[in-house]
Amino acid sequence: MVRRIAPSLLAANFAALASEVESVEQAGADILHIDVMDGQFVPNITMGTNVVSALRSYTSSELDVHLMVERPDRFIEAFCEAGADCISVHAEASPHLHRTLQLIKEKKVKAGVALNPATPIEVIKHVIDDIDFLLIMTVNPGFGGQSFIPQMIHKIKEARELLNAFGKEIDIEVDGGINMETIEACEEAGATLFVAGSAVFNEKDRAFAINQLKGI
Ligand SMILES: O=C(CO)[C@H](O)[C@H](O)COP(=O)(O)O
Repeated sequence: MVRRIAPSLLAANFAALASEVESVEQAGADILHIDVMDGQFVPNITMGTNVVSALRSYTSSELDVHLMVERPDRFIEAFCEAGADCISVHAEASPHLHRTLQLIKEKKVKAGVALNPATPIEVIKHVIDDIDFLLIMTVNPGFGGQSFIPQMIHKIKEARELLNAFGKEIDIEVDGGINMETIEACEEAGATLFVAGSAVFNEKDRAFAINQLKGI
């Protein structure tokens, strides 16, 4: 199966966001990954609902919003209204994860749980029927361009085994340090959706970069 690639706009040139989006769409991007950071949950501040709504009126691509924010409940409605198609929230950032997921699902938006590298996979066990996808961070969240953490391969395998045991055929999205050196091992371990920032946006020929990542 051809791998699905979600370019992370964090690595785009923000001064030319519309043309950056167009360039990766033309190059074969499957989904657009939008990293929202609050300067609290992670030590960086990026974009908010205004960027999502601006992109929503610009593109029909699926918008995959990754909320790296404390107490994400406060922002779910606003991101849904802005036009997110998928929203992932960090298990570590939400004291009432089940409630947070319900808030997303009530809006008919796909709900995902994101896990930091050190967070055990078991935290999704009791919300497993409430998620549409799982996002495994393969770097510590906050910045693009970091190196893939090799121990995450085993974690992806464990996650796929857990999902299989519950009969859940959902995407495992991997995020951080995904490139030609790491993507195959992630896929073999059970990942199905691949976020790539630097490996796409730092390349001049983005179609070539995306095709290589897809393995075509
Ligand atoms: O969520 C993120 C950082 O928190 C980014 O999406 C991720 O790091 C992708 O960037 P790169 O492919 O350059 O590692």
